Amino acid sequence: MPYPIACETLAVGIIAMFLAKFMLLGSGELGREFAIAAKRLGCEVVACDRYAGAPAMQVADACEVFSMLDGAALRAAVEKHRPDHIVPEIEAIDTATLAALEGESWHVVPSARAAQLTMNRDGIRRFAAEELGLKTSGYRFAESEEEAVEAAGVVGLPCVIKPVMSSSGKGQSVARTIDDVRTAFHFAIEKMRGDRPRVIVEEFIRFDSEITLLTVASADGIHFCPPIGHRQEGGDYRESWQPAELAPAVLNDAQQQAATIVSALGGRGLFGVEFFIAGDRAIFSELSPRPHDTGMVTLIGQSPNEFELHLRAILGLPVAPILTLGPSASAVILAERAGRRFRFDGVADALALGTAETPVDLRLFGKPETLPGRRMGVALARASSVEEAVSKATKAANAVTIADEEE
Ligand SMILES: Nc1ncnc2c1ncn2[C@@H]1O[C@H](COP(=O)(O)OP(=O)(O)OP(=O)(O)O)[C@@H](O)[C@H]1O
Ligand SMILES: NCC(=O)N[C@@H]1O[C@H](COP(=O)([O-])[O-])[C@@H](O)[C@H]1O
Ligand SMILES: [Mg+2]
Repeated sequence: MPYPIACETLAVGIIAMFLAKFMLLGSGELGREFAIAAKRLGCEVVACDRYAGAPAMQVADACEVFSMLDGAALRAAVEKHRPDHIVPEIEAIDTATLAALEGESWHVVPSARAAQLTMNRDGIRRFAAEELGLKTSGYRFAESEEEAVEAAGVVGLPCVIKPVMSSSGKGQSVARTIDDVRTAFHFAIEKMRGDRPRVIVEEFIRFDSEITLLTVASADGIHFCPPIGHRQEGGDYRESWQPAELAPAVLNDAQQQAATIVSALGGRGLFGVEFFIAGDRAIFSELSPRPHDTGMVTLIGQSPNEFELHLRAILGLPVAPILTLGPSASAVILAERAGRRFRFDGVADALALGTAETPVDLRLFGKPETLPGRRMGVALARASSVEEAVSKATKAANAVTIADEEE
């Protein structure tokens, strides 16, 4: 419902009419695109993150800086801004506070339970495999080096070891020997987010490809976007493309599994459901109850894009038809070193790769600091085939370099 609100960022005395007020918990590149979509539909956005100047804060109406794991600060921000919708944007959030807020009738997207289950790999994996019977890799959990060795004995070598609380591949490694398992356990604990020293030890899947199936739970039921293929290095994505080529029976299987888990989690919004494709099997890996990084390809390949779909689903607005604009790809632009004074070179060269038939675009996220391997931007391309789109996007991403600025 529209309502009048005096906005601090507008001139004194002006009353704006907002469609709804969102609070983003996490304000990175994904939150920034969501905030842009929300602003385009006349919504108000409060962006929260652990550091000032985060990407979504630059396009929001207001911002708050605190750790999303600080429950008291989270509650204070909610009570101060009184959002209609609280939208988790990262995994590591004090979900006990989210659950308490939901109990007091605040709306958490898609639900506090979905945020709680997906924040920890043990939560979502046990829910998917043990409660819903989805196909997953073999797995065990471990809280000590010895337990990790024992777990590897059960799931077999090689295995993949990840902190239960982490994302974008942080703390993740593949162990090929028992010595590796010991090293991988300590690496995972060192890099984990949150305060639970626990890892998942997963059977290594020799997959043919992997996909993200963007699945929208909307007022009129479940909708699927064309599957997105992606390539990962060190647990973090490098290129994604849409549509991924899949046998109809495998796509249908993945869609059934995605519909099962999204319906069981409940709530409205867009989910990124990840699968490994091995032969004719779609093996469930994990799920984000929010837009997915590999889904940034929809910024050029699809309308509405994944951020607009999340927004529309939350607001109970129509999400279909979902138009596909042509074979598309995204490729990431990563920083090499840590720094606070830097500039992007080669932007003109990257954009010059675009033609009328094969448009090329960039998103530079505006993160205030570089770190080794930190994603600072993404190149987008559309072409007559996904191969050509990936090649164009990769060339555009490589054309952009991050140079140190003189002090
Ligand atoms: N059991 C496995 N077998 C083979 N490869 C795996 C396995 N688990 C993970 N990987 C590889 O590592 C990538 C990242 O794993 P996963 O999605 O679990 O990590 P993440 O930290 O949650 O990443 P993100 O937050 O980007 O989704 C996968 O996309 C896949 O390429
Ligand atoms: N796979 C999850 C993912 O892509 N999350 C995105 O990365 C940001 C954190 O970036 P940072 O670590 O560079 O601050 C998050 O805020 C979100 O937008
Ligand atoms: Mg993943």
